[in-house]
Amino acid sequence: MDRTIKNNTLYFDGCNTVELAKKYGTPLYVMSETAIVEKCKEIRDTFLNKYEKTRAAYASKAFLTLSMCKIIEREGLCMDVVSGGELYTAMKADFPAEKIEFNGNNKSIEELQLAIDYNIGRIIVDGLDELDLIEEICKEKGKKVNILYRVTPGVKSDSHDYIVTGKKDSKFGIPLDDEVIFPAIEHAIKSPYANFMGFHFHVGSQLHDNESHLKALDIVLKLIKDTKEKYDYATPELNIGGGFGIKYTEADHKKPYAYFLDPMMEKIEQFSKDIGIERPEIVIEPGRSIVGEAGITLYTIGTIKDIKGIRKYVSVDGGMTDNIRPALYQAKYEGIVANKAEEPKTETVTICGKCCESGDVLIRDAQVADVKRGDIFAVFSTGAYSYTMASNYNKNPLLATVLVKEGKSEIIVKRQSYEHMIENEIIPDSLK
Ligand SMILES: Cc1ncc(COP(=O)(O)O)c(C=O)c1O
Ligand SMILES: N[C@@H](CCCC[NH3+])C(=O)O
Repeated sequence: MDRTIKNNTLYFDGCNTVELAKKYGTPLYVMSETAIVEKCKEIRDTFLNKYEKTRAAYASKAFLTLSMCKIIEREGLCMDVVSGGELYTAMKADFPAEKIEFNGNNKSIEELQLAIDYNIGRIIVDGLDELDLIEEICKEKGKKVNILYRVTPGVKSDSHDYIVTGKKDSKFGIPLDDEVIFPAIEHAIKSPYANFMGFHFHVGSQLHDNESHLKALDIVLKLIKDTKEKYDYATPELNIGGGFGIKYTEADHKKPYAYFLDPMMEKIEQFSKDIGIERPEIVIEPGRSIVGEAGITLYTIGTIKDIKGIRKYVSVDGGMTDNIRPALYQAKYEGIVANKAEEPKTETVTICGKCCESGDVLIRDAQVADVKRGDIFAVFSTGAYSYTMASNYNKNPLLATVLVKEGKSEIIVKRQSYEHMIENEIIPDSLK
């Protein structure tokens, strides 16, 4: 367990969190290298090493820094990027190009050019005209790229509406209507500029049930069969996305990777035998499940407002700018007063941020020890989609990030300064 309690204090991956807050300041993201490595090991042990012809591409949108690229490379995973910026970060960390896969529903020409110039491993084509753009670029550059089609299998998944992606009414993926998908497949098979590797689907995020993965798989396996029958073309790869849920609160019953992947692999093996094709290489794209529980955020408690008989608001020095998820998805978190970790939780309070928004609430009705100004509050499971979704709202600077491992800490992202925040701003002559 990366979180332990000693001498009334919360420790994370062997580091005293109160000391971390003192040394690096708050608010502060703290990422446990041990926890990230353990998740990568689970993926290797229960998927990559268990089944041959498999890859895992870390969905870097969950948490991406240069150091994270180094960890992912060292742990033997590939990388999924969804923008020129994510691709650039991977390139700057010398992440091997052939291990990069590029997703996204509206890649720009410049982003596609960057990807093709860097000779990345796969482009996941997400819309009908994207292959035309890729072909134009490849023609000009005399290149050929590996592509997959992201399809929308039309299944619903049990998560917040903003993070489900596999239903038909979605901006992501190519719909599976015959008159749409088959001409697209024919185009890809015949393209002189693309190696058509197969299909990709991703049903949604933060899932604790394998039902939608399995339903989507059935639909896409049928597409593989149709492609084989219609064009005598066996697609060599299948990307089944990510979406594996984590534990934010006691209410989340998270499952191991094997719970999702074993039944899917069994289905795919059987299907391949049945239709007489070599089993395609299977790719997964986990993001949140690798980093989510590996991160905590440390805050200093400031103003406390007790509205008798109504609610006690405990304000921290960060909020929706460093974690938008409660405001955006009504996401639930748990936390603890890090310097009073063994004290009885006698109070019910609402932990809120410092932004000028009533919705800037991190945890509603948290059970906490008797809190005072200056205490350190730790919010758990903030490793995914906090840092990467942060903003400068109210001109709050972006946080520093510290990587911890077995009692040692190293800064991997410096705190943004006020000066850094305005460095791209210009006062035109007309206003001087
Ligand atoms: C295409 C694709 N792959 C992978 C992911 C990663 O999902 P998660 O972080 O839930 O594993 C997402 C995000 O939901 C996605 O859209
Ligand atoms: N940003 C989302 C997940 C990403 C969905 C991407 N398709 C979250 O914080 O839960």
